[in-house]
Amino acid sequence: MIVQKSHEIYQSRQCKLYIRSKDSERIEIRTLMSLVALKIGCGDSIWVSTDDDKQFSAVEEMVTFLEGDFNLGNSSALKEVDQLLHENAFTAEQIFSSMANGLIVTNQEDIITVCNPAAERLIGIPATKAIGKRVYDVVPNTRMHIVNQTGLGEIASRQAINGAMTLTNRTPIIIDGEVRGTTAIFEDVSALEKVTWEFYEVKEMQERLQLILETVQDGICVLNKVGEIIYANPAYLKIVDRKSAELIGKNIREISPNGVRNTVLKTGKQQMGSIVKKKNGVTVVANTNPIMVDGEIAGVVSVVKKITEVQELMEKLMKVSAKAEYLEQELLRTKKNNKAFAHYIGSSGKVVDVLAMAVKAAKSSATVLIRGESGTGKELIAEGIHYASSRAQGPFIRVNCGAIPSALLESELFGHEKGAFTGATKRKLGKFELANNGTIFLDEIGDMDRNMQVKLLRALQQREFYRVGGETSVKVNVRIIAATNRNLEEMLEKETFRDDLYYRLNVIPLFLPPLRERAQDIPLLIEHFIGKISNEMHKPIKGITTEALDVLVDYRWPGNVRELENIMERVITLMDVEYISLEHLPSYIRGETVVREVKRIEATRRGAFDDNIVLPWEEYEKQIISNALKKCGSFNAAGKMLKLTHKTVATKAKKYGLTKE
Ligand SMILES: Nc1ncnc2c1ncn2[C@@H]1O[C@H](COP(=O)(O)OP(=O)(O)OP(=O)(O)O)[C@@H](O)[C@H]1O
Repeated sequence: MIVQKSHEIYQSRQCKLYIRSKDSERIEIRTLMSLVALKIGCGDSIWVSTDDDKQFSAVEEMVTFLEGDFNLGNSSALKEVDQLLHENAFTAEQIFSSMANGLIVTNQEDIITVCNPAAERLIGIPATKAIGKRVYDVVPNTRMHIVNQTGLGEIASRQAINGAMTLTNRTPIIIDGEVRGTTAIFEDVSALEKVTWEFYEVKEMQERLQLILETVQDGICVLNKVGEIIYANPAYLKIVDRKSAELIGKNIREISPNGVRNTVLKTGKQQMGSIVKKKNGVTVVANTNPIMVDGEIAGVVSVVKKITEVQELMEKLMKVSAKAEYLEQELLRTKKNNKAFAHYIGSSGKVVDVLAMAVKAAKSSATVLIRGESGTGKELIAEGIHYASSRAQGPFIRVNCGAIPSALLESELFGHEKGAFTGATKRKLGKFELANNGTIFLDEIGDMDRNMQVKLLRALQQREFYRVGGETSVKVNVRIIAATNRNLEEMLEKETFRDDLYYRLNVIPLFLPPLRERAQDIPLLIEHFIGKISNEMHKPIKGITTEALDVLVDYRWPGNVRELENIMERVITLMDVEYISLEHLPSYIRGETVVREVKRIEATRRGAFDDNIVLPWEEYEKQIISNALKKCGSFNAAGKMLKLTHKTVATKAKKYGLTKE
């Protein structure tokens, strides 16, 4: 009746009337559906309005109508119609509300007249707010207004609404051949899209894994929970020399009941590094793991590698780790000066001779035997020869033959095979192999026992050797430098050193002078060590006083340069002034100087001239005058003997406090 009345007013006055409840947008009264959607109950207030100010009487007419009794002719028939309409409207309303899909209906002017709860959720706006609005102002990406214009429906088009993906059917409402509005039904397919996406991802992952399994070098075999082989990759088939069809479907409990895989299937415990001999005779290392799903054994996967490959890898690894060890040693071995002998300090004649000889030795590849007391720099010279030689790019490997127990020396020099002796758990390369294309420095060679001397001699003569426990000989290209502080010649006589080895080593002998024989190098060495040590310790030491230097030059240095270096280190560590002076020196060094001074005075008193002691001229003069006076008893006679005038003798005697007696 209200819709009917509104139509009448529109036709007679051309005036659109709107109605709204307390919370809703206003809607035009002319459609029954939108009126029902307002859900106006008995006793609610409603507002009637129009856009045209001049038509206020039309509003009044409608209000009067609404406030009136709706008194129409055949009231019972009308009541029935009303009841029917009411029921139908509510039935439709309930159907819309219970639809899982969103539903929006628009009229000819694209204004929303129906918006069910599923559509409300999708667009995020309550129906009361959406109804009465233009659809394109409320629904993102809508095409309902286009369908309204064209009258052509659109089926299953994808439409994104507020982050959800929908499949939308848009259908025009055609009455009497005219488009009167549009319905849109939205099906939210976001969950489905997600599942589809996940499915694609899983599929892609599966393909990738398949590709990996097919291309890896390791053999992979998978069993299901009852022990049937369900997969074997090409590498596995190659290792065991079988075809896929021969294996797939076979049950491990039957074909290998005592094998590792069956054990893992039974126990659920992984077994790593098992050595397994396959039926075709190939030995493999197998890592076998249970596949656990929800705490239950769902199968077994076994990864195998041919043992020969593992051995090859181990060998490579050993070589690399031995090389790394060597490089580490080299790195620690100070930042090397390019000038090979620059670290060997000295300018005395003996040092110059030694260096000239060492430079010549570096030019050849002959064996060098360096001799000299402990601490004279034998290792420095050996290093110098290596770095000045054509092998400078190769390794320099030092072996202290005296420090290694003779039982271990052979394996240290020549290496050993796995299992050569208890504890030889892997193959080890010896120093000779590490020194390949470089130099090996056999320090303290005089301390090597005779048994080992024989083995070394054999290696030197044949230029090849066997690793301990090895059966194939190893050839290397190594230059040998040996050194000792022992008296080898004496050892030859006592037969503690083999003469054949001695001659083999003593091709170029080099004798390093002890420090006491090159005392003039001491100031140079002190300067060198002050610079080096103070730099290392970050201490600003400027030098040494003359008295302290004199004492150090006078000392006899039984420990040679090593002792000097140690003393400088000790002194610099303990001092906290800029100059090293007498009191910083160890008392035993100062003590020795005092003892010498006493000896000198005593010798002078005895009238003895010591070749090793050079004194000031006056000391000798005093001694000569004193001797002459003792012998002759008078200035005159002494003068004649010394070919001096008696006056000169008397003046000098007075100067030195000597008397005629
Ligand atoms: N002429 C030198 N110039 C500088 N430093 C030297 C000199 N001689 C020896 N040294 C230093 O003295 C220390 C001992 O030298 P090195 O180890 O070469 O002696 P060595 O003769 O091989 O001793 P050993 O017989 O005890 O093995 C090293 O720190 C070395 O740098």
